[in-house]
Amino acid sequence: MVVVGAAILSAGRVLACERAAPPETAGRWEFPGGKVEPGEAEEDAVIRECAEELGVQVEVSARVGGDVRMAHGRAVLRVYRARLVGTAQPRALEHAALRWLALGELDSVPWLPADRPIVAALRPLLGGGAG
Ligand SMILES: Nc1nc2c([nH]c(=O)n2[C@H]2C[C@H](O)[C@@H](COP(=O)(O)OP(=O)(O)OP(=O)(O)O)O2)c(=O)[nH]1
Repeated sequence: MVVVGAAILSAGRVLACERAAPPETAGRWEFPGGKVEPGEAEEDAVIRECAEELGVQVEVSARVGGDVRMAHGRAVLRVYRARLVGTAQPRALEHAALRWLALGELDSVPWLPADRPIVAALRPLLGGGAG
């Protein structure tokens, strides 16, 4: 099973999202995303999840970081770089909170463990006004 996430970059910041559920992961921070559906392209899953979770349209580009095998072993996390299309701003439709993090703020939230290597791979993309 593949879980995709979106590293949405805007003005040198990345969007981080606080999980609201389930209890085991609530309060941990992640990239918006979710499970790829059967027959669905990964990029399309990123676009769908951003619409469902944030109410925004995104344009998806390159991968950020490599495949991350998740704790339970049956799933892999793949994160894609994305940017907002249009003027709508992300809203926490399913998350407890949203935060735009600059380079120096990346460690200010408790990320899900699988996201750590992705966050490390993001560093070179932030700070230079990336978006
Ligand atoms: N969306 C997302 N999930 C992540 C990240 N890192 C990480 O370990 N996960 C885990 C948490 C969940 O166990 C799983 C994704 O499940 P999910 O609940 O977001 O997926 P979904 O939106 O398709 O949800 P559902 O339809 O099954 O309820 O992957 C991340 O950065 N983003």
